Amino acid sequence: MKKILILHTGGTIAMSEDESGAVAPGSENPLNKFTNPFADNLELITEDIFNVPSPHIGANEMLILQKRILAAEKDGIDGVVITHGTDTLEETAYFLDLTIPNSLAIVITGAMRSANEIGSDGLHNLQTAILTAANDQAKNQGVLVVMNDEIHTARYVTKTHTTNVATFRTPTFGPIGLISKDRAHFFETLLNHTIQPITEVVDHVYLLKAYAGMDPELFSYLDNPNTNGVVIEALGAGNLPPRVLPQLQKLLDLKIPVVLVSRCFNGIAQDVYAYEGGGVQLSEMGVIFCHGLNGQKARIKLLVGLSAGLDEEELAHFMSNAIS
Ligand SMILES: NC(=O)C[C@H](N)C(=O)O
Repeated sequence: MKKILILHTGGTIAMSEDESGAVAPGSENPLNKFTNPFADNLELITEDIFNVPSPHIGANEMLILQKRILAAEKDGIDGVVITHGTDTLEETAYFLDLTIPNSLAIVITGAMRSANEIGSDGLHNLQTAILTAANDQAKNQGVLVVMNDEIHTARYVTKTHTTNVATFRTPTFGPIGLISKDRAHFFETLLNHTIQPITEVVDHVYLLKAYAGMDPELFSYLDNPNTNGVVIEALGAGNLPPRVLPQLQKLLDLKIPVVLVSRCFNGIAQDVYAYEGGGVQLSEMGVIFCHGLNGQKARIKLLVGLSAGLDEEELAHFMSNAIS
């Protein structure tokens, strides 16, 4: 019989609505009402590792989860299901994806409606996440995100809607599988990538978003020896307003890695434009182009690369190669 470890971390899936419609964690976790529908085939082991909304989760909590999963693998667990708030779910999923070897199935899920709301999606998502984690094809796919009967990769999925149950989407590539009435179906496989087996995490890794007429003063806080790295969500194919270039140069002079992604929802940042502030100039200045990730995911990747102690060249390679 396969053993599936369920790690609850909190989020809307573990919350309820009061008479006024406000949603918050209660004295009892509603997920504890879940009874194993697959008792003939699967042993479920459940732990409340945290019970927090996902905006309270940061790299330290992600590292605790990573260590728990690595220990579970040694204990012969076949698959892990994590329940998590949806706001930062994609960041935790990608952190685990980058830091845990692929041998065991790891699936993260959550809910958009709390336990006592009409049409609550929590228990359904939990059940389908368990079905997915128990499927042999879930192994070697990296960490998976299962929500609303779709299977997405941690690498490319993102939360796209504030309230809709169909919020998790993979913009450029689409989901890699679906859940039907009683099973998970996979129709794509993921290219494997290098894992960074980190045991601690660095802090002071920042994310900035570019905008028309971006104010250079934003960079002045970053210009200090504590800053370990910066990701910028740049304009279009990967361009910045010329007025921020002197401040950007200061960060690069301090040898702070600066990684660029696009603020566009779809596509890949590239050094295409040769005008002032265009990608060609940014690339010549030493900005690292990160291909195909969104800003929050690129920040997690940079944090992992820095935590692994990669040197300048290794970090540039790690950040710029989509499958490294
Ligand atoms: N749907 C959710 O889970 C949102 C909630 N604010 C959280 O991330 O904890």
